[in-house]
Formats: sequence, C-alpha cells, structure tokens
Amino acid sequence: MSGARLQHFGWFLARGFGPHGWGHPYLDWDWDWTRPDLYQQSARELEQAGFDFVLIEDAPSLGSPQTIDLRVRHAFGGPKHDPLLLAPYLFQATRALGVIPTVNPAAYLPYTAARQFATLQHLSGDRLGLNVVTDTASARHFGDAPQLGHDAAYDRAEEWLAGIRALWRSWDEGALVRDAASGVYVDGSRLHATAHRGDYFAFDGPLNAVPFTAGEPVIASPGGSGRGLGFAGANSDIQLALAPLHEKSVREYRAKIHAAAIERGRRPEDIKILFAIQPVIVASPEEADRVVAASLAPSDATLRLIAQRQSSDLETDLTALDLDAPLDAGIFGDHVSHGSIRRLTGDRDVATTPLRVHLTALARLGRLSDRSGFVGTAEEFADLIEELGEWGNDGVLLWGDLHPVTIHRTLDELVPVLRRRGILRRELLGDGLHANLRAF
Ligand SMILES: Cc1cc2nc3c(=O)[nH]c(=O)nc-3n(C[C@H](O)[C@H](O)[C@H](O)COP(=O)(O)O)c2cc1C
Repeated sequence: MSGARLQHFGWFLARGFGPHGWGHPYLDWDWDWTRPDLYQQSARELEQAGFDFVLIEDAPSLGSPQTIDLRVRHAFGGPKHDPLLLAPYLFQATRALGVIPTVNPAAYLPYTAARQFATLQHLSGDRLGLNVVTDTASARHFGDAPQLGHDAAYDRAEEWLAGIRALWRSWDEGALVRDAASGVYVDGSRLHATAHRGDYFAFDGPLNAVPFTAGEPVIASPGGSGRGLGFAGANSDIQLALAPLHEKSVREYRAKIHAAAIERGRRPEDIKILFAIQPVIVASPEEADRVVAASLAPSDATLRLIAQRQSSDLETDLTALDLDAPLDAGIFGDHVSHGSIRRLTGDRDVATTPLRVHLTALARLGRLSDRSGFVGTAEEFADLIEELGEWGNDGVLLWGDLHPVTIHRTLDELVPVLRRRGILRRELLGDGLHANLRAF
C-alpha cells in the first residue's frame, strides 16, 4: 500500500431536494422524491462508505417570474423542497453521517435560525452542518427589502452568522445546572440578554435553547469570488471548492483561504477544503475511451437536452434557437450572472460562434488518465485523489443526485480501491461531524 493521505469525502446532492430520476431511465424504480425513503437509503450507504457528510443544494426561488416555465418544465431548476426539513429524516436513518442542508440568510431571521439549528444539532447528536449561500435573486420572496449586491449579501451573511453564534453563546459555562436536589435546572444569572442592532438585523437574546456539548453546527460555504473565499477563511469549517485540478490552481486556491483564515485569527487547519468533482466511473479503460469518443460527436437531440438545462440555469430560452447560428448577445437579461454565461460560451467569440459549438463543448467529456476530464476507472480516479492529497488537499466532494442507482454506480468499485490505498476511512466516529472532520 502507498503512503497516501486520508481524505475527507462528502456527497453533494447538486440539484437539491427535488424530482429525482426525472428524465432518467431509473425513474421506473418508482421512488417518490417527496418522501424520505429514497434519501434515507442513500444516506445509509454513504455512511457505510465512510463519507463524512451529505450536503444538499438549495435555492428557495423559482427565479424570475417571466422565465419560471424554463425552470420547472424539465425540473432542472425546481420544484425544490426545503432540505433543512429533510435533515431529521436522514439523521434518523443514520448513526454518524453529517447532514448539511443549504441555508440562505435571507430566508431565516437570526433568532429563528439559531433556535432551529440548535434544536437539530441536539436531535442529531452533533451531526448538523449548514451550507451558507448568498443567493440574492430570491430576495423578493422574503419581504420588500431591495435586492442586495454581491458583496453586500456576504456582509449580511457575516452579520447573520455572527448573530446566530452570539445567540448560541448566550449561555455561560455552568448556566445549565440540572441539580435535582435543589430543583434548579438553569442559573438564569448566567444567560446574556444580548441585544443586536446591526445593518441588516435587530434582535435580542438570550436564546431559549440549551448550549452544545460537542461544538456548534459545522459551517460550510461554496463562494469562489474573493469575497466568498474571505467569508470561508473567516467563518467556515468546510469550503466547497471549484477550481481546475492541477497543482498550481489547487495550491493557490488553498493558500487564498488559508491567508483569509489567518487574517481573521483562525488557523489554516480549522478549515477543510473539499474540491467538487463529478466522476463517471466505468469498468475499464476501453469503456472510458468509448464514452469519451461518443461525447465528442453529440447528436442534435443531446444538444437540445443541454440547451434545455442551460435555459433553466441561465433563465434564458435557448431551446428554440437555430443551432447553426451565433447567439444574439442581447438575449441574456441583466439578471443573468456573467459567470454562468461564460460557462456556456467559454473564451469563444459569441458574435461569430454557432450555438452548436458552445453546446458541443459542454457535452465533451475527457479522460481521467490524461487529466482531460473525469471519465475513468476506479483506479484512475483514486490516482487523481491520491495526487490531490500529495498537494496538501483535505478532501473531495462527489457530485450527483442521491439516487441509490447513482450511488452504486459511483461507489461500488471505488470504495474498495480507495480503502485499499488508505485514502478513504473505514469507519466514521460516532461523536458528531466536527469530530469526524478533525480526525485527520
Ligand atoms: C460545490 C458548490 C455548491 C454550491 N451550492 C449552492 C447552493 O446550494 N445554493 C446556491 O444558491 N448556490 C450554491 N453554489 C453557488 C455559490 O453559493 C455562489 O453563488 C457562487 O459560487 C458565486 O459566489 P461567488 O461570487 O462568491 O463565487 C454552490 C457552488 C459550488 C461550487
């Protein structure tokens, strides 16, 4: 066996708590996505596989009123149910797996949030995490405050989280007495009536939930901008990283977060950085070559499917456009993020490049063996993860739905290979999510 570093593994349920199986042949397994059984079965298998946690994407909105049909017609952008409320069912089904629902500071007032999260942390045996995102487009659902800009949304998220933490800490050591002889349950003189009056929130404490015994809920964050990385360095226990997986970019990404952590008085080792990867694990190198070759010449039907998905993500209808004509540069509204448009158009000249070329680039898969993509065997994928570990990496976030078919397809061969190489732990500790993250 090699001297490989142990890595942390998370599973990212990338399209949230929604219609699983829609558009896939495995729809005929007849799971009901609105019921917990599907997710519970998969969560048990992730736990058995030694994953630290499952993280559930969320967006509370169906997007712009004018383009809702694009979002829901093929179920790419909704419907979505609230992952915070799915979490207890996953805790119930497992013993040690962490569960990290996505939460948006716009959607929960700090006192409500502090109380609900504290309740779940206790109920779960310290296994709750919170993926804090700063989606601003959903503001109109939560009152009449104007939509915030990118950086202001991060400012609000920091105030929100600091407020929640102040509430969690509003009980001093020794406040919880629980002395049956004297009949005293709580020493009220040790509770702080914190009064917060900030730029975005105003509330009083103390919180009416008992303090934690094994640490606060884990904070995760996915923002990749300078401000997003700063937020992670300052606040997060886990950062979900998206960056090219070559040595320079991995090391640079990590260095930026570590610098932000140090600037805010934290230690680099306080934050685990997990790179998001969606591998396509196949049985043999020959099969991988076939899958990649097929992706290079996609049919028009495949391109139309990609156009549907892009239309949902970009809230812009691409489905009826001529595949062989360039995109009209004015087609995207001001609300569409430049990053999302760039993911479609890459570095190509929009004025002269036919839509077909952009969509074909999105269809293209590459081989793990030459690092041109993520199609390969379990051994090839393990090579990549082992190499990431050599560059100081903490872990990876595998990306997909939470359907048992997907879990099996991805993990059946991979788990034994990773374990044999000493990259994947054999067993989770039972002392909560923090304990598992800090174990190595
Ligand atoms: C792995 C990963 C998971 C994400 N999950 C969510 C999510 O659940 N909800 C959401 O609104 N945004 C999600 N995002 C997007 C980020 O929150 C954020 O909007 C995006 O990275 C832009 O922020 P930035 O400008 O700081 O990079 C995710 C991003 C990544 C890379």
